[in-house]
Amino acid sequence: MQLGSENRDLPEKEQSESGDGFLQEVLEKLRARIRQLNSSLEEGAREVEEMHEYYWENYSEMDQYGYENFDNQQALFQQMHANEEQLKLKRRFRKMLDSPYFGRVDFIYEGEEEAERFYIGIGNFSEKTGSVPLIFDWRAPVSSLFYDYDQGPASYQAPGGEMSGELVSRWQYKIRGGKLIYGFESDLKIDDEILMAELGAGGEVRLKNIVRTIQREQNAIIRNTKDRILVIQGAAGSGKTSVALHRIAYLLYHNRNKLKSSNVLVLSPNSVFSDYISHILPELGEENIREMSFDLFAYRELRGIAADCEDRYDQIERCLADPGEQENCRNKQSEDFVEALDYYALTLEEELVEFTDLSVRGYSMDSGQMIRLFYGKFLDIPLLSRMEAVQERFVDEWETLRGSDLTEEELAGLKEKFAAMYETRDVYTIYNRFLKQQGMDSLPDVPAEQRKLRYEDVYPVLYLKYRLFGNSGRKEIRHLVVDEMQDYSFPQYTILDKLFPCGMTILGDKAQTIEEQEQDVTAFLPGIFGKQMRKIVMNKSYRNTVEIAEYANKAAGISGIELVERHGAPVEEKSFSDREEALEAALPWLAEQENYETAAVIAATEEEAARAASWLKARLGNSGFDLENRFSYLDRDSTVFRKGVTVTSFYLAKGLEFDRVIGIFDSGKTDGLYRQARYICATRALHELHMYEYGEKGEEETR
Ligand SMILES: Nc1ncnc2c1ncn2[C@@H]1O[C@H](COP(=O)(O)OP(=O)(O)OP(=O)(O)O)[C@@H](O)[C@H]1O
Repeated sequence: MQLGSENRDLPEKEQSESGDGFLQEVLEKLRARIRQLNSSLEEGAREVEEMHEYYWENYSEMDQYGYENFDNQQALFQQMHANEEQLKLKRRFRKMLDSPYFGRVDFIYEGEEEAERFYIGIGNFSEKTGSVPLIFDWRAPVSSLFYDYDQGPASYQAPGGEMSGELVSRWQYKIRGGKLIYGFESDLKIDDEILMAELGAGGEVRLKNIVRTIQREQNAIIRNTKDRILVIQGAAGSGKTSVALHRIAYLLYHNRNKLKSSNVLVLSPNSVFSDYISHILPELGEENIREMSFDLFAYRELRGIAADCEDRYDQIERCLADPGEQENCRNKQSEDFVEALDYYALTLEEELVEFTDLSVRGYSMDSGQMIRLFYGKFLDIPLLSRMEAVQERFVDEWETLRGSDLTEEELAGLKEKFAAMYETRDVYTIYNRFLKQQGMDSLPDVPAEQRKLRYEDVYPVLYLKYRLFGNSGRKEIRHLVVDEMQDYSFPQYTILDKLFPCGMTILGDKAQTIEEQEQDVTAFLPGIFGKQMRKIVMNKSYRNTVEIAEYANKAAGISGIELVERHGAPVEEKSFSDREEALEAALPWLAEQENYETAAVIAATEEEAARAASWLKARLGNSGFDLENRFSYLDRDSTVFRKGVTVTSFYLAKGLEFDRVIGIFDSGKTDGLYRQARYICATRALHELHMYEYGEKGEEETR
């Protein structure tokens, strides 16, 4: 069977039952709905214009209390909202004109005799609002039959309970430009071929949506609403990011009233990655969710404690240059370190405060009273915010007794006196004392404007700040997505737990840790999140050809990964005497642009990537390569992912994928972190991988 073939090549039965008649009917009805929407949008725009006109003509005569003005504004907002909703609907229907559905299930409900047909597409479509859908959204309850069952007994969870019956047949369609390319009654073999065709297809630059071929184990994650915190440990290329985004689309669809896209936040590793995934939710008919770099958030929160913080990427570069650095970094991210910090914070309860009697215009509070409040009634308030509560109590009592308010100056003076009962409120100083107590190197004792925190100190200091001052939490966020979970540390998760008391999808791969030792965060996450967390392992890898996946797993000593039987060229491994020679060998692979949509040259460090980029740019430029549109050097400040050639370091290539990858590494550098670099580089390749080494082999290799 040729999946890419035109309709005329299909076997007779499949063509006749492929729904072509239905397709024409749906297309006609879609066009009619779009026409209706167009006229109601025009009407809506006219209404808004008239409301504006009415306002400007009459606003001087509106009632003095503003009621009429308020009513007008409300009506205007409602109309604008209605217009916006219709516009969204129109966009969806236009998209559906291209490909209205991709699947179908014929299902006999228990107790019935005739099968009902359900066509499944990117969104719901019915002839009129409120009438039975002709096409069901892939997220609708009945659509789960398509992903979860083959012919035979089947059931799905409807809002009113479980619906059981028999799945009589299941169909897969490919429709493009409103034309049926194929329609097959599917079975496991056909499903596999369709998946293979999807995986083997080129032409996509950024991450694809996978609605047509969501696999059973992926569907279980996407549709999981039971567990508050879902942690997915998935092999490289197992579809973690894809699944997380489809899960968000699913949650948005099913909790329309409670969850808006603005309530969902993704912690993303960098701006290029955000760009790389940014089209998926709009493609699935949802608005884009918010994204944030945890590091930028932390740096903002630490303003006032330190003027600057080291970038995560500088820390990686430091560890690449000196592997010994990793030990120190790791210690400060450990559970033991946070426990010690917690214990230290407890000892501060006694050490940091000295109470003195206070009086203002004849009213006084003695230290005994303060101590009772401080260590009694207000004990739950974090230490460095607690004195404010005592102060407020003082002010309340004073004002109640006197029946008047304290003056601004008196309040300011009082605030100063209460604050002075702390020996210090400077978190940097307190953290430094802690480091000394632990026998660790302390931070430079300099004023706030000259302080720069090393990356490994950023989150312990932020943790200490929240421990001592408290934090207000991010209540507006109702679902948090953490991608590349292995790159977040124990203190970071402890902070996330405090900031986001909401649902979470946490995903990553311990094998892709940017450290010489792999970090399995799932070992400590249950200790932080408790019983509401569920861990799921995804061991099937979809991205790479068998040749590439086997090469990468062997080099990294990884076993037990299930692969999709998709084959390609063998991995090309070569050694060169120097970097230029290796780059020279890479040139022809980059020059033949017709054979790839995206290609990457990946190095270990930022400096190596920058040097490779300028060398390649000069050489490709000389041969007439379209540098402006098809060549990018990605560094930490880059914001967009583009087609063509990308040159970058392994840690910025994380999460991305390319048709063709050329890894260029110094053969003398083979320790832990460099091994990780090679693994991450190799697993970025979809179809073709070239691993080039240059220079003398390192001592351990030549011995
Ligand atoms: N069910 C599926 N159908 C089609 N393609 C899929 C499916 N699942 C995953 N893929 C493809 O596999 C590739 C890897 O997916 P994705 O980037 O989501 O994986 P990942 O686990 O986040 O990878 P990594 O951790 O290595 O960055 C993508 O090209 C994606 O489209």
